[in-house]
Amino acid sequence: MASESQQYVETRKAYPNTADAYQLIEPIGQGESAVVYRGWCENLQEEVAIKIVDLELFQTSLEEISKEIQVMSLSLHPNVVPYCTSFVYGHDLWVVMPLLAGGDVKSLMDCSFPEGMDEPLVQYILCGVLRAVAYFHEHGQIHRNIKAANILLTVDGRVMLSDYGLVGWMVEGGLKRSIRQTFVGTPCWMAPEVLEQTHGYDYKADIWSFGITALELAQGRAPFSEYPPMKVLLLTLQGPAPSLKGPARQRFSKAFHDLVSQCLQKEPSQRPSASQLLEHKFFKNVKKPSNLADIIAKSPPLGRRSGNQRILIQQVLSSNQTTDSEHNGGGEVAGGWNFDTSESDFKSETNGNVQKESLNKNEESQEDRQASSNKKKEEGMENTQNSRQNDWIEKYDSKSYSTQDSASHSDEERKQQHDSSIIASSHEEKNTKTMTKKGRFVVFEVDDRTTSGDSRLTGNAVNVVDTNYGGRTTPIPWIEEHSPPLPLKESSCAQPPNATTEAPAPTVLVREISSHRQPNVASINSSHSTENNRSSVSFRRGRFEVKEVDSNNPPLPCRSRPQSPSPRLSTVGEARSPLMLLADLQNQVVALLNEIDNLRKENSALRSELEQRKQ
Ligand SMILES: Nc1ncnc2c1ncn2[C@@H]1O[C@H](COP(=O)(O)OP(=O)(O)OP(=O)(O)O)[C@@H](O)[C@H]1O
Repeated sequence: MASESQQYVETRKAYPNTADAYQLIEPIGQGESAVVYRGWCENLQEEVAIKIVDLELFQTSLEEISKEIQVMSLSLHPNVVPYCTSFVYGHDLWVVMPLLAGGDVKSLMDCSFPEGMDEPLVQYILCGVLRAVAYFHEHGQIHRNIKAANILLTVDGRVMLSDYGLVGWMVEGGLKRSIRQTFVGTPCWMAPEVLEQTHGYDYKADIWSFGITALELAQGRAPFSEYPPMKVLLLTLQGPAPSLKGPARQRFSKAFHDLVSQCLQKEPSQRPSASQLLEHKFFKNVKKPSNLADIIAKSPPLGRRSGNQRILIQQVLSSNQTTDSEHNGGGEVAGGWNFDTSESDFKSETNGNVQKESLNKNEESQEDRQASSNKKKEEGMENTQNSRQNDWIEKYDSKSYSTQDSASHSDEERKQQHDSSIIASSHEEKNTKTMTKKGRFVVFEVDDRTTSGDSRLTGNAVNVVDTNYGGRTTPIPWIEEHSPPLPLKESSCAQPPNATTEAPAPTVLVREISSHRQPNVASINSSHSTENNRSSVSFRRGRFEVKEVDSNNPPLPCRSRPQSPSPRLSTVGEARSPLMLLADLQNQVVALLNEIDNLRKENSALRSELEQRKQ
């Protein structure tokens, strides 16, 4: 294994880190925060995958992105998707990776194994995933997003784990953190302790997600995936651990059932570690199925797998929201979200005419972006893409605003998905003042005087309900809008072991930029790129430009970011009703709003200092 990793290091090439060095060919994947394109690197004459995260549209925090890049650039393992380079272009982050032409296991399963895979294939895929998980854990990381959609295959069937977006560092400042207390993950795959948030969680949360992924591969879908998020939460916390149901139960060996039940123990400490699981009898005599390459070859090409049809819907709606908020001017509040129901996207998304309008807007902005991001792109390719976009739009009725893979779900399920927001809405009905929809999140503005929140807060609380039960739960996507980026240095994971506090925050300049958009190309971190600039890193983030300052320049006072507030939850072991869980969530929201306030104050202080310096 070591020699294979070595081989990866040696074969790494110098990938260019400017957008015009790449052609975007077609979208091949959609995650919660990004669209992934098949791309062409002119210099290296090589196909690549380019993950494009619209930093404004998806409200992804710079901190999260920095972590992803950091983990990707340091991860070298035959079962972990390697990283080529990354850079910021305009308000997009581009992450360049090798193209894994076998695609993700979820879309392969949807096309070729809707009722689940057979045991030898499941065994082979899980073994590759487990090796990657063991590698992450050995290096002090929790993946936190293990699921079939994040397992990729090469064209000849090698298994690779991707999506480091949620990888959490267990080692910070050189010290191993024993537990984490962040609410991230994908509901169906999330361990009870992650959902509960009372004691935090550790590596064992990945073992739970791994067990759920085993069931997903065996039966074609994750347990509880047919339910809305709140029900998934309750079933996971209060129901028995999931197991293989229906006809799939008979198809699998005792060893498989034993593996799953070991992984899905509610008490995390009773779950085996990844390296212990590799010794499990289920993984004796693992072989790559001889027909795997054939199965991959016969499945639809990446751009045409069912899951990718949802990409345009997401783009159209998000574009509509951005355009609206730009035009609304003063209507922006709380990190750029529009809470004005009269102009609500939620409303407009249920209106077919407006949706068509949004398509036009999207086409314009797409064209603008394409034209500026890649001048070499051929006209024909763009037209093909636009006409494909039209085809896709026509396949969806006006209610299909969710990013859920509609092709793989029945009408009834889609209705249930839509209902999930209604269920959530009825829970909140008394307190709700306004609601709007952002992507697949329904946002309720709640009168905090009627909640159990912090009474010192005079503003309104915000609750966010994820309408996509297959998706990651991100309670407050804009929370880190004003956070400084992580220090993007490889050395950040090699702090002296006696460092007891968080690594000092980098010196940053934050400035508000005019609405006139200048493309701002900056390498975020590309340890293997040709135009690397380590001393100074700058980002565009909404209205702000964040710049890490060269140490030779006179530094502004370095302000460490306030610690995230600990979740304030009810007593351990207490039976919690849905309303109590909602109250818990609202408490967290209040705490997070306080943090936003602090960050805002910090920002304006920094800006005025900057102004003073300029004068
Ligand atoms: N290197 C690659 N080669 C081929 N396809 C890829 C590659 N990387 C990603 N994809 C496709 O894009 C999809 C989304 O990618 P990814 O999971 O990285 O996005 P994300 O926004 O981080 O997702 P998530 O919702 O899991 O956080 C994958 O499920 C896969 O289909």
